[in-house]
Amino acid sequence: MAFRMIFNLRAQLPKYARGLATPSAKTVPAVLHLKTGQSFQGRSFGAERSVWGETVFSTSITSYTESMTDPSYRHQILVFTTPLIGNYGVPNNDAPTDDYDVGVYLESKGIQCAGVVVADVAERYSHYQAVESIGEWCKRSGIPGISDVDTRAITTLLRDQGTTLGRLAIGHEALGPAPAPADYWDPSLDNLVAEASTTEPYTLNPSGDVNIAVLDFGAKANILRSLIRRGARVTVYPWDFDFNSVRDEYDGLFLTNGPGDPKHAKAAIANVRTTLAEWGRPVFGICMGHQIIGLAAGLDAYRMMFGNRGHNQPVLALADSGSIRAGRVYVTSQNHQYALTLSDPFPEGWEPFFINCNDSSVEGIKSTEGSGKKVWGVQFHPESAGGPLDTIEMFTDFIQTCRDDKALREGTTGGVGDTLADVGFLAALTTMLHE
Ligand SMILES: NC(=O)CC[C@H](N)C(=O)O
Repeated sequence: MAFRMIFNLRAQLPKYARGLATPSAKTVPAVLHLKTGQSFQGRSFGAERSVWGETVFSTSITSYTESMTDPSYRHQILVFTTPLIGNYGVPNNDAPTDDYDVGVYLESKGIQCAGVVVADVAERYSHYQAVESIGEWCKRSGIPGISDVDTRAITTLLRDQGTTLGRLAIGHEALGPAPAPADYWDPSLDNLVAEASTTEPYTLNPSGDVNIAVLDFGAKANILRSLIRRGARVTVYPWDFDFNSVRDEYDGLFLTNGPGDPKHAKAAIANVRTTLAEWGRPVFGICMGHQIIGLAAGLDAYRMMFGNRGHNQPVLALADSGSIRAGRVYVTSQNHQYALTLSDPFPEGWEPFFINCNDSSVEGIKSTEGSGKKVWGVQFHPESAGGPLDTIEMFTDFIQTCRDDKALREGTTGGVGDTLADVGFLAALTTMLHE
């Protein structure tokens, strides 16, 4: 039998520190097993159910609610490096009506990650919008959580050996042996985009003055909100919908984030390749959307060792475009495991747009001035939620380009729309910081 290392944080702590994470009345055992042979013993705080998943870490300090509802975390066991999680609870995310409800505050209607790993879970919470604790939320959502584990040790392992398949074993299973390596389920072998995407098209903000089509690979709600806030009418299509059959009804195309390996989304890559070759209107993609644009443009993509997840990733702009200035560093929100390959030369008509300041991975691509196209893709999340708003104006740039482009086609003047009224002082602040 393979040698396994078992870590028990509570037993390792000096006696006086063991009361820091107050045990609940009923302590259910939990263990995080990694396929590489390490096991971390702790206690359960969510649903009493065991799950498989890719074990990944996020360095975000706040916004556990937004991260946990981000569909790009599907089938991932999410380790928070921030030691105390849950102290501001969870808000009521339900909209007053059911009409295309994408959630009021969070990134989708419910928890998307497979499980959660934290050092210390706050059982008591305090926030004026909170209606339940993270433990209660996980329980009623069927999502397991483990606390009282050394997340520093887990993160160090994941950083050194890369994203690792895991089993979060809860209750009775936690008392038994670890799974055999061959038993671990690898979600990256499946097309997760098909699982996360809408199955039926739907329209939001029907009275908007620019008509934007969205290909949904597992959209974060704040992407849709960010388009709508700028005055767009937004029609969301399933990931494999052939946009080319309706493209001339639209002023722009948006490609969303989404879970898993972009190369599985073959139908989307083929459709977008046709769009890029034959259609001259603006296209903007974020994260998975950016990867699909890159693959359609002829770039390759690879699986990173541990990816980038957190709200503090610095990227350097390599080109001027709209609100973005070459030579400036923007702090960004990220959640990805795959990246486009930096090829030299870039495919004809394309250029690198951003590069990651930590690991030099490709953070953005754009069509060149000379290509006659208006296409942008960014690996990071300008819509944040959570994270900094450094690049939020890229949405304004995109919508305004769609509006100007439409006006040019129709022979009218573009206008500025009544776009930023409700983005308010944060947009003004972002603009000011960029001046
Ligand atoms: N947030 C995303 O869209 C992630 C894209 C892709 N699933 C990756 O992990 O790289």
